[in-house]
Amino acid sequence: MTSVEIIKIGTRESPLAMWQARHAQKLLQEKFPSITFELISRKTQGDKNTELPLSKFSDKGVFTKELDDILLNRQVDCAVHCVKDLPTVLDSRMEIICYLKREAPNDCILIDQAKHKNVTTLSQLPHGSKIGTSSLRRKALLRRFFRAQHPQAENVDDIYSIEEIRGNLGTRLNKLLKEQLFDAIMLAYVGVDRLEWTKRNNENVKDLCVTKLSDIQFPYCVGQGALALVCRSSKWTINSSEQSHDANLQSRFSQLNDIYTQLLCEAERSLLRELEGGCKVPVAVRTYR
Ligand SMILES: NCc1[nH]cc(CCC(=O)O)c1CC(=O)O
Repeated sequence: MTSVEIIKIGTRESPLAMWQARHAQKLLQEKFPSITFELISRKTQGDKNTELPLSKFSDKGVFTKELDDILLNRQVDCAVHCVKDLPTVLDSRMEIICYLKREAPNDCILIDQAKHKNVTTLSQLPHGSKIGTSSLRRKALLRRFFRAQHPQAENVDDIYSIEEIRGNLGTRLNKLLKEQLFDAIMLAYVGVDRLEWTKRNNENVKDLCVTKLSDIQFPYCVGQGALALVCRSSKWTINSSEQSHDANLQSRFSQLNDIYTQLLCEAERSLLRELEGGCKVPVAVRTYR
């Protein structure tokens, strides 16, 4: 009897992370039909602590640490991450081996139309509106946008309030639609689309309006919209059978690499690395060839 080769893929447990991991799993399965690809999920620091603003976390890799651990102790063979969540300097024992084709990198604005009938854009939001985001970049861009809209205003914070919101996408959507804590929230379009909240006939989100923002007015976060497969670096393994096993895994994963996405993401990541930005500095990019 021939044994079936099994390759294990690590992922976070949030619905978006699971969608992304299944997406990678599907692409791998299509490319390598004789191998079985299994998903192994873990909660990360960023998932467990849903109160603290992201900019206040002390460690790097808020969304990656627990997955790094199971990759290094060989419980999984790779981990799927949003490029955006990866530190600009990885642990030297691992590397990005593959960038999956990038989707829309834009941000979007989510508006509860039960509360604001017919409002679809930021500029239509009434004065006094409360807008939720956890990102310093988005806060800065929102202020810039509102200042351009209200050149006569002394301080746009007197007109709109931009407030902290945390938690995974589902939690944030509940804060908008169920708890009605905000008039609008700002998120990455790609995540909202992957969870199918952009679908008009989706009963779960029937009062939700999703409007994609222009990347000229709202340049995006480094790596936004792209996924990466992170593997153990073959340089570090001492045991030669593990080393050749890992090299073999790498050569397979790298076949899914999208070179254009790699080019853009590496350019963006090297900028952030030079600025030593992480998520504590509001850096926004727009990258094209
Ligand atoms: N900040 C968390 C995070 N990390 C990646 C995404 C979305 C997917 C992506 O941008 O690739 C999100 C949610 C968001 O910013 O709305």
